[in-house]
Amino acid sequence: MLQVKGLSKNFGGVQAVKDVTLEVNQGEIVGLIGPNGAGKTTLFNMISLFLPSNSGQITFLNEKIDTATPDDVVEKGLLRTFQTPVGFPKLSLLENLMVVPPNEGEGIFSTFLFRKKIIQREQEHYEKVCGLLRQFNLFEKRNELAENLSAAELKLLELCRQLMASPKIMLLDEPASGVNPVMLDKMVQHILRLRSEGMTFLVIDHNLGFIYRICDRIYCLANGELIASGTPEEISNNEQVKSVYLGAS
Ligand SMILES: Nc1ncnc2c1ncn2[C@@H]1O[C@H](COP(=O)(O)OP(=O)(O)OP(=O)(O)O)[C@@H](O)[C@H]1O
Repeated sequence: MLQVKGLSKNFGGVQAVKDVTLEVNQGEIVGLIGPNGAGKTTLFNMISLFLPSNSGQITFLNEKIDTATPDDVVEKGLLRTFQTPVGFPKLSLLENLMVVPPNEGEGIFSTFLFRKKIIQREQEHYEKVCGLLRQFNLFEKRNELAENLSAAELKLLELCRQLMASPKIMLLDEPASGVNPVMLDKMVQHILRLRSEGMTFLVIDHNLGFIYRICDRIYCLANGELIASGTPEEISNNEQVKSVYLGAS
């Protein structure tokens, strides 16, 4: 579904990502781990087209997307979350999810010309929002301001926001950070449920226990380079991974 081939990125003298090749197949949950500064976020930023690469290719659904814009890839179904959830803190959960992307919505004339159609579309949108809030156990809080949510609930709201755009693959940037153990179990269940419904994931996280629980395969980066890939069992037993990531030798 997603192929990255020979991707590199320099920031001045710093080579943040060096010749990285990886792939994510339909229906997989793939992890991306590595110590601080390994290049994980830079790689995510390039895959989601927030950052141009210096060399390499990105293919999504058999189409090269290297020269696309972030909006183009969202439209194709590639969405990402951020370490710090974005969204609108001063709006309620319902309002956060009712906000439509810039390529949707209606102009002033179409509001008069296609009134019935627009009302119907808004109703469908509202039902989708309520359905998602129920799935993620946030419905009771639908009228709360987003700024009053816990860190874990904010991560769930961020997932809902991305799901509103009906993604085919989701790139999750540290979904477990700041999430307490009880909520982490719920996060695991939500991700596994979404996968059972057909979603594909590429996930960065520093919480290895979480990564091992949810991932089918894992890539490990260090100093911008891929140093290992394999199943959770293979990665957890890999000596090179232990030495760079866990500081053991
Ligand atoms: N905009 C930038 N300008 C200059 N250097 C950068 C920039 N972004 C990242 N870097 C450098 O690139 C390297 C990789 O950083 P990156 O944030 O991708 O690592 P990471 O694996 O995501 O780290 P962390 O787990 O701490 O978030 C680091 O040396 C970082 O200092």
